Amino acid sequence: MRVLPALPAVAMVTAVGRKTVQKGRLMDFTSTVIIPLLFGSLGIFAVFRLLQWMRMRAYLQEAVVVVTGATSGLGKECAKAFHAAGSKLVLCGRDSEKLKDLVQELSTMTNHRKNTHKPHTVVFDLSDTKTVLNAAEEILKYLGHVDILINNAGISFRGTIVDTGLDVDKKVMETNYFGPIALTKALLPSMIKRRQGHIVAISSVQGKISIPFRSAYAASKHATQAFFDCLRAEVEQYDIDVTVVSPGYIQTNLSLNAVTADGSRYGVMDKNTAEGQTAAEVAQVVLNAVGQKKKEVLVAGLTPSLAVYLRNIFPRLFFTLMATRAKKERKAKDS
Ligand SMILES: NC(=O)C1=CN([C@@H]2O[C@H](COP(=O)(O)OP(=O)(O)OC[C@H]3O[C@@H](n4cnc5c(N)ncnc54)[C@H](OP(=O)(O)O)[C@@H]3O)[C@@H](O)[C@H]2O)C=CC1
Ligand SMILES: CCCCCCCCCCCCCCCC(=O)OCC(=O)COP(=O)(O)O
Repeated sequence: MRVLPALPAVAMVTAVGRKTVQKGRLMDFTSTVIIPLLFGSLGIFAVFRLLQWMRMRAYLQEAVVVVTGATSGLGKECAKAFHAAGSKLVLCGRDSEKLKDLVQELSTMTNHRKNTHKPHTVVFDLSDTKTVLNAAEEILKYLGHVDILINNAGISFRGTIVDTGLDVDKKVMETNYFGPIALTKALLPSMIKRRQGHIVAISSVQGKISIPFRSAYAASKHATQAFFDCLRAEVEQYDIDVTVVSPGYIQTNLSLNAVTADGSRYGVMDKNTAEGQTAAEVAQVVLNAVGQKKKEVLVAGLTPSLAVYLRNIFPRLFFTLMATRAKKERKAKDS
């Protein structure tokens, strides 16, 4: 009976002992299983990333890369990024003087660890299908094949649908959609024959959502997204990759060069464009996306990214926001 009062104390000591044993076992388990597993996984991940990086570098080094719209903005920065990675560039544009200046600029970019190449230049207008086809022929004749085609060139648009002539819609579609798909189709058979190639389409957040007063531009970018999504599915069987890049605002001349309802140049540097990401940053994303053979990338700030989700998850709310935006912009213009 005297033992009874001592029981809780014994139980407590036993529980403490059991807890200590459990804690000890847990520590043993942590030090013998969890920590090695964690470090092992981190090590494997680091090796995997390193191998991925090395494979990407090898892929870009010596690759024949065609960049359209290389005379300015994102195209120019892509040219610099791929040149620095050791790719053999074909720089495309409408202005041969600007292309020559770029070749000169690239020649001053030295990379002691990389073998860099003097780019080839091709002058053509994407809105003229004949010149596009001639350019593709010239590229294949001169370089034999194309590894990576970056369909970057494009123009934007500002205007109300009701005031815009069909010729303006056609001009934007010719430049942003028919030109790039003509070039792609012209180079595709040679890629299929080699069972190797990578086609990149620089689309836009506006290939996923439509905002008011950008009808022709948003339509051309939606068409781009759709075409290259179809292409990706069709050419995977030939080991050809397709990457669609959808940037938000980038600090380039895009808004300055935009066409308006009557076909004239908009000539305004928009606030959103001026405050966007730098073209060099986006070019680096393009380079990595190509190196990692990504199927698509959205490169945008928080609001445009949220807008894409909102459009898909709560379309009615998105449409209301766009209608409000349209009314506000119209009022601001009228006043
Ligand atoms: N800036 C932005 O905010 C965003 C841009 N984008 C996309 O990025 C891409 C590059 O535009 P960005 O660098 O911003 O704009 P820029 O105006 O700086 O560059 C556009 C390039 O396209 C070329 N181009 C235009 N029309 C034609 C044509 N008919 N034939 C051949 N080349 C042509 C221009 O050549 P030229 O020098 O002769 O005019 C120029 O090199 C475009 O597809 C654009 O839609 C996507 C999302 C956002
Ligand atoms: C839950 C909160 C949701 C917040 C979302 C609200 C929606 C607000 C609308 C935002 C519109 C973003 C548009 C982005 C457009 C864009 O990034 O376009 C890139 C371009 O191609 C630029 O070309 P442009 O000629 O239009 O300058």
